[in-house]
Amino acid sequence: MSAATPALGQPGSRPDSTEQVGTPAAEEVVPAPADRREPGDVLLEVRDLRVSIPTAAGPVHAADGVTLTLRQGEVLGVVGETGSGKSVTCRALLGLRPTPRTEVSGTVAYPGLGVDDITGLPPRRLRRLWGRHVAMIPQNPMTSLDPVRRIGDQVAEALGDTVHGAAARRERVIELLRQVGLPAPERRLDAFPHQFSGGMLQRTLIAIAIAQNPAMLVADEPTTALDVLIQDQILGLLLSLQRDLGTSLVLVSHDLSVVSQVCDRVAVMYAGQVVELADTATLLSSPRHPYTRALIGALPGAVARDEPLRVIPGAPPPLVGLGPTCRFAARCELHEAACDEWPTELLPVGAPAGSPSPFRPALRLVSHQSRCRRAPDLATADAAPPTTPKDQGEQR
Ligand SMILES: Nc1ncnc2c1ncn2[C@@H]1O[C@H](COP(=O)(O)OP(=O)(O)OP(=O)(O)O)[C@@H](O)[C@H]1O
Repeated sequence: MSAATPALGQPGSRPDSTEQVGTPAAEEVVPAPADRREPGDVLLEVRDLRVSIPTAAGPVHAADGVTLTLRQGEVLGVVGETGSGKSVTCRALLGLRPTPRTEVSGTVAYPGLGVDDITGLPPRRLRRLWGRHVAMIPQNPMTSLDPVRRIGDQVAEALGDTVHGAAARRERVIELLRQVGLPAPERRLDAFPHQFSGGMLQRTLIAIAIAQNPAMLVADEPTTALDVLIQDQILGLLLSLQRDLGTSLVLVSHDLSVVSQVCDRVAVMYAGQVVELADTATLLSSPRHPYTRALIGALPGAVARDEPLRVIPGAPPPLVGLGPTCRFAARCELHEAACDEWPTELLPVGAPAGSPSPFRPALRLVSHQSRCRRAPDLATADAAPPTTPKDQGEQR
């Protein structure tokens, strides 16, 4: 987002990549009221999402056939190395595209809100969804607020028409700022962004995102720009708000240890594709894609204290002109010649569809899925999980 761009979630927000082309869909975005949410119902359904960004080197396929669902009240982690397509994919969930000429296909629908496919909708229609029903917490709090407008005004704008009357709006802004842990919020209303620390700015952006109690929050690396101590506080805040408000959360991170501590399910992305999708405990204890195994092996807890951290050798391929076969092949320990003939597809492995979440029994989860041809061969015992989310319930 640019320096003068309000965070997505405000009715008037215009993030730098929201300008869209395409034919407006016939239907209006008229979501159902938030109080009709039922925990465990499908909120978001993404089918074969493809996002191609035209560049001089050819179209960059930043999302290439992404299919996933998000339940009401669920926390889904999206994890992968830099450039794997996490941000582009997650922004597409809100109808955002990186450039006006970017092509988007597939469907992104919100059955839980009564909203059909949003991929063809222009910003003026998407704006009815933003803030009220879905909101985004951006990567960099330092550049996401308008530097010349007071904090109180920016949070008040995010209320839209949900609160009427100057006094009531002021009260609600104070309440929101208190809810996100800003000390003495009544004294902060007249402050400008440059008077806030990074952590305070991120708290403000979270207040803006939750102002209308949306059904879904997308948090794109919400702690990356902050120092380590503050990172934990912000993550803890996000999760306690998610739990208290019953919001669904998509948490984007390159850090599997962060994601594995707080998410119900994890989608692992590699080179524009989801290569593995599973509930967190299953993913950590029996990963069925060699890339996931490599990510787990690279976690700090996977090696003894005096050993150097493991890295995944090689680098992801550029996302231009890739074929249908495995994109991880060049870096894969288990690669064999037959993999080069096998078009990959995200297929069920392991537990049957509908396994209950170990952390939230109300959530019926889709099956464990992997794109690896050798998924059935990956012995569970090979992958000793370096961390377990056993304390997840208490942490949240
Ligand atoms: N505006 C753009 N123009 C051209 N290519 C782009 C643009 N935005 C993103 N890309 C490309 O799309 C691919 C996916 O980018 P994306 O930002 O989604 O990755 P990511 O996994 O979120 O990475 P990071 O963790 O670094 O944010 C990358 O190859 C990136 O270079």
